[in-house]
Amino acid sequence: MILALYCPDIAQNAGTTIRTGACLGVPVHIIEPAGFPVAAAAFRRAGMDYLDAAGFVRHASFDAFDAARRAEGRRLVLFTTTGAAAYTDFAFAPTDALLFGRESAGVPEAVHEAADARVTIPMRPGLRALNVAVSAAMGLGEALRQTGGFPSPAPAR
Ligand SMILES: C[S@@+](CC[C@H](N)C(=O)[O-])C[C@H]1O[C@@H](n2cnc3c(N)ncnc32)[C@H](O)[C@@H]1O
Repeated sequence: MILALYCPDIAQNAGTTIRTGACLGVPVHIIEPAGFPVAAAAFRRAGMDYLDAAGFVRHASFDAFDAARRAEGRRLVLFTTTGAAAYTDFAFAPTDALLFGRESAGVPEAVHEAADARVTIPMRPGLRALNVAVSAAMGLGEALRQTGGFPSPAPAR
């Protein structure tokens, strides 16, 4: 399982997602351009003390990311607010790439179409969207639950 953020706008959301990935053993891929400096040093300066535990991968473009995930045989599962099946009804695979859109605009139509599957987190009517880091945590939690992918917990003391 990998997580990917499409051209994220807000460093704090990317940092929160990288921390989630580090804690759960899931690499986070950042598709650039982003709305902030993506170099590891910039995250470190912002107090991302989990960075060294994170599998943090940068891609210069969506095409570069898409080629890499295809070469690794990963399905692309897009989380979107529009016209898709509930994520809890989708059967995730351990090798899936979970893709989340940018805060300001989601993903462009071409990326929507490049996805192998599109899923949504059902919300109450009339509300726009969840925060991207929250939706990534919810999506990853369900995908790991289904695939038995959570790390083994530390032994009880
Ligand atoms: C703040 S939302 C983007 C809102 C943007 N204005 C749009 O129209 O897509 C950022 C990303 O979080 C994810 N997201 C937020 N709410 C979601 C939901 N209810 N279901 C699935 N994904 C969601 C999607 O990946 C989305 O692209």
